[in-house]
Amino acid sequence: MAPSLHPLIDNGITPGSSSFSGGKLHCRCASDQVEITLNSNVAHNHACGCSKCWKPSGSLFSIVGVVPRDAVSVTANASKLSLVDKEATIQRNACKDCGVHLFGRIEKDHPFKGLDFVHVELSDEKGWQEPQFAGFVSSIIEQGSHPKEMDEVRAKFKAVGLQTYDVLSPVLMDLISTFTAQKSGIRFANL
Ligand SMILES: N[C@@H](CCC(=O)N[C@@H](CSCO)C(=O)NCC(=O)O)C(=O)O
Ligand SMILES: [Zn+2]
Ligand SMILES: [Zn+2]
Repeated sequence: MAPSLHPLIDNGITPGSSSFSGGKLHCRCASDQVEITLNSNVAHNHACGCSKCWKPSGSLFSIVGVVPRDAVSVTANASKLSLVDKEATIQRNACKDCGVHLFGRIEKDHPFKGLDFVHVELSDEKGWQEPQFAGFVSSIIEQGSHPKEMDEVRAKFKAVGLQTYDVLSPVLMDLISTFTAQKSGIRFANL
């Protein structure tokens, strides 16, 4: 059987709602779940093939989007959270018991500082922004996917209407490069 990209992708994408304004995420513990309340929908939601983002078991990709960090609060069982890798740019807070990542925060100087990375499949609510693209696609090879399977993987994304990139989408890459240019002293008029 062909491997699953992700349950939110495999059978086609369900569009989100532009009027949806947030909800709760829960970890996958049977009891005493960590609960995160988001007062915002996500943006730039995407499939990510990198090795660091949390994926459901059996899936090749994560689905991850961003929300302003001010819109994120831990509303139950915060004591179960622990940092996966304190050296990483994105400080991913995972449940110590079930391993699910609840939110990833950037504390260092970075173009995405101020945004937290979250997985909307941890919510029971409907209306979250649907995935917009697939990023870090070639990175799945680093985790054992065969290089010869990549055409099939990219074709599957295409079949559900998603563009694939091996880093991030052009919009996000332009934001990163604009930040880097400004740090080096370049000033743009009319941004
Ligand atoms: N090939 C590497 C890529 C890892 C990577 O750079 N991941 C990105 C995307 S995460 C969500 O879009 C990133 O920004 N990482 C920063 C971090 O994880 O702290 C791999 O697969 O590991
Ligand atoms: Zn848990
Ligand atoms: Zn990732």
